[in-house]
Amino acid sequence: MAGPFPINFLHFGWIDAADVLLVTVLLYQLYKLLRGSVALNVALGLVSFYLLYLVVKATGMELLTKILGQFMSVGVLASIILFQQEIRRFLLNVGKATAIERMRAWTWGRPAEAAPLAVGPFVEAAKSLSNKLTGALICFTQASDLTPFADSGDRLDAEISKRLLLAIFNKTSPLHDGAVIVANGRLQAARCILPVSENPDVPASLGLRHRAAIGLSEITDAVVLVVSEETGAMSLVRHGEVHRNLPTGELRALLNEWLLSGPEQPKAATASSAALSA
Ligand SMILES: Nc1ncnc2c1ncn2[C@@H]1O[C@H](COP(=O)(O)OP(=O)(O)OP(=O)(O)O)[C@@H](O)[C@H]1O
Repeated sequence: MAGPFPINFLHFGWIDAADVLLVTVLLYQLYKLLRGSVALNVALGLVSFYLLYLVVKATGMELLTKILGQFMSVGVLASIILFQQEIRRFLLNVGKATAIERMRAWTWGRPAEAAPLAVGPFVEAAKSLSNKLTGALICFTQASDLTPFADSGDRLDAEISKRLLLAIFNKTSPLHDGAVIVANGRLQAARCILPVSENPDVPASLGLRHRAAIGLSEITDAVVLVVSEETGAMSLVRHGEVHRNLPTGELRALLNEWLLSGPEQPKAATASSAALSA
């Protein structure tokens, strides 16, 4: 059966068009996932090897074809090992932050019905922790489900209060290490482990705490509040962008704006907040 675009000896049907489209979408998603990380360079290296293999094979260089062929045959396995983290992130994205989740939210778990989160206790606690140079990491759930990260820590399911936040992040508290996750208007869990960003553009001045906040915001739409233990600086992280050294008023305003507006794309950083690259 002739397809919609018959090119002499080629039959390019609708299925082929869909095939090409899906591969394009898949490659784009892959690029988005790897962008900014060292894994992108590794992937480009592997693609270069594959292209070289195709050229060598086409020109009929038998010995080199055999050697590169051996390399290619273990390529899939090697890629799985090399890209372990990226594959995990990809699958997590597919399962947790795709249209399926949005559909679920629209059908039986509509977040719009939840009361807006009062940011006061978080801002007040952050200010107090900042004054005492006590580090903190607080993740606000948006559309992406943060349950897998909450499961890595200790479940709380506690009412939100400034005093409880101060108690958790107190340096002598057994819960102070790791992140607190907020979901459904409750402190869902503490001591949670977040994925650390591998973006080489993250300034060296930012420690692991900030890298963990960036890492989570790269693979989910969570908003993350960070208080630096070194400088006491309060920052907000969303979509992989850090808005650093926020004064209390701006922290409150941005939190209110982002948590009320939901999982939208970020607006440009405001004048006093420096984005990651600044
Ligand atoms: N992957 C992670 N997930 C959750 N929390 C983390 C993670 N990595 C680090 N942290 C938190 O950050 C704390 C220590 O990180 P680090 O010593 O690099 O911070 P820091 O030097 O104070 O840097 P920053 O300026 O980012 O606060 C840990 O005690 C832990 O609470």
